[in-house]
Parts: sequence; structure tokens; C-alpha cells
Amino acid sequence: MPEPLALDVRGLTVRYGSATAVHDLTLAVPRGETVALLGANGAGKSSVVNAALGLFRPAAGTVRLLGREPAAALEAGGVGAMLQHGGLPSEARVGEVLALVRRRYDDPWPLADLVATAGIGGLLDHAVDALSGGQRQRVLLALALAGAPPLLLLDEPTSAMDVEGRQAFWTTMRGLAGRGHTVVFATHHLDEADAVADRVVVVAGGRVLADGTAAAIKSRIAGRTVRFRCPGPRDGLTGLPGVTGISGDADLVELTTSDAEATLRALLDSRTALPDLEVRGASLEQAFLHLTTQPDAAEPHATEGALR
Ligand SMILES: Nc1ncnc2c1ncn2[C@@H]1O[C@H](COP(=O)(O)OP(=O)(O)OP(=O)(O)O)[C@@H](O)[C@H]1O
Repeated sequence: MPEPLALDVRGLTVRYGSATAVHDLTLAVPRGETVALLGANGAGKSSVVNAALGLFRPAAGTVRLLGREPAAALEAGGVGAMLQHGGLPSEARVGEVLALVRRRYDDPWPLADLVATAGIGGLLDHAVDALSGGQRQRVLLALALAGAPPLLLLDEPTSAMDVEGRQAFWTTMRGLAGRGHTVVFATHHLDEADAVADRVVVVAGGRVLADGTAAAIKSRIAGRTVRFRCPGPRDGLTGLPGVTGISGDADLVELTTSDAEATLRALLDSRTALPDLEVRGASLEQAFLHLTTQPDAAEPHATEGALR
């Protein structure tokens, strides 16, 4: 018998009243993968995570976590979750909550290591009501890890963390992935997805728009970007050979081009200087915007699984 998938979502449809938030979505995550769910606000990421955790009964479709129904997988301690609006009991101290949750498991994550891994050493005596947003997320991480679960489902786990907290968090996740844990996380931080995930699933309108490595998704944008400092007028830049788009701020211009060489030749012919010139491949952010702003971005025929 092959090992069951860590996360096996088939034909998932989620409705809130008459509105359909997730349409017939299928997502298969083998054990050991780190998968990022990307999507704009309202794309359906939380709905997928919450349905995967069995928090409500979907309108259609099935979910299996580690080969079991969500409730059974959670009961068995196989799944750790961080929800977007994850609650903590009020009027308790962090250490008390952690002890309570660890007691649920036969073989909990050793306390000292758990505290160090989640970076909450200085918080154990703090009242949960007095935690900052980022501290709260670290405590929620510790609770999610308390049973040393093979599967982690994380909904925007770093949204309230500062840069240092985010870096520490992803170092922890990389360590877990290296030890064979499966990590599925929703995020708006495309840099995190690019740096951490083996696989990126772009969701729009409750459907999978693209599913592949960050490199494969970036390659969906043909061409490269040409950047340079340009405080003066930008007339004619969009008409240069190869240029498919223009962005940037007051000082810096960024041209997307399907033919960087032709664009550069034309720029050098027309300008005496191109200060701070850089030519780069497309970023995941550009690919994401490109994918999610296509007119047919959320139509049923979108390219589910096309990159795998
Ligand atoms: N409890 C609910 N009742 C009604 N509509 C809901 C509910 N939860 C989500 N929705 C709607 O379902 C759609 C998908 O929402 P969801 O929260 O899954 O998106 P998301 O990708 O997680 O968004 P965000 O990045 O903003 O967290 C949205 O249109 C949202 O308004």
C-alpha cells in the first residue's frame, strides 16, 4: 500500500449561504512537502485550510489528512494548525496553556526544545491577554507543534510578526521540513513562498490557477525586467521593442520585456545614461500579479496542475 498523502483534498466546494468561496478544488500534498497557498484577499485560502481541518462540512468534496478524516487525524495528534483568528484562553499564562495542550499528547514535543523552537522562552510567565500580535503567533506556533505533528496547516502564520520573528519562524519550518514534516501554509508574503516552499499553489476565486515550483510559476512570465534610475520623463518607454509593461516609483523605472537585449539596445540608443541599470528574471510577485490579473483568472478552465 502506498503511503497516504499528507493532505488529500478532492473536489472541494465551500459555500457561505448562496456564495461559493471554493469551487471544486483538488490539492494533493505528499508527505514531506512544503506548500505555499498564495492568493489575494478573499481568494479562498482560509476556506480551504478551515475545510481541510474539518471546521465545517463542505458543500461537496472530500478531505483526508494523513489518510484519515480530519477529525480522526486531529484526534490522533497528526496535525498541528495555526488559524488566522486562532484563540487563546484568556486570563491564563502562556506556560499554563502550553502545559495543558502538551498533556493531551502521549508523546509531546520535549518542553525545552518546543519553547526554544517557537522562540517563547521569555513569554512563559506572560498573561496571554497581554501578548503582542507577533508574540501571540509564536505561542500559537508552540501549541501547533506541541504534539510533534507530521502535518502542519498554517493560515498566514507570520502575518503579525516582525522581520526577525518571520526569519526565525521560517528557519524553524525549514528544520521541520528537513525532518520530514509536511508544511502547508497560506501567505501574502511572496518572498516567503519563494524562499521556503517546494511548491506554490496560486488560488483565485476559489480555484487553483497555478500549481508548481516557484521557478516554474515565475517562468510563466516570459522575459525579464530592466530597471534603472529615471527621475525625468518616461515618454516612449512603453513603445520600446520587447516592452510589455512598466512600473516603478518616482525615481526608479522597471520595464517588463520579452526581449531584454532589444530593449537594452533601444534604451542605450535613446539615452545618454542608465544609472543603476539592472536586468533580472521575473519575481514571484510579478508572476503572481500576472496570473491573478488575467481576465480569465478565476474561470473554471484555468490551468490546474498545469505546471506539475
Ligand atoms: N464565514 C463566512 N461567511 C461568509 N462569507 C465568508 C466567510 N468566510 C469567508 N467568506 C468569503 O469567502 C471568500 C473566501 O474567503 P477566505 O477567507 O477563504 O479567503 P482568503 O484567501 O483566506 O482571504 P484573506 O487573504 O483575506 O484571508 C471571500 O469572499 C469571503 O468574503
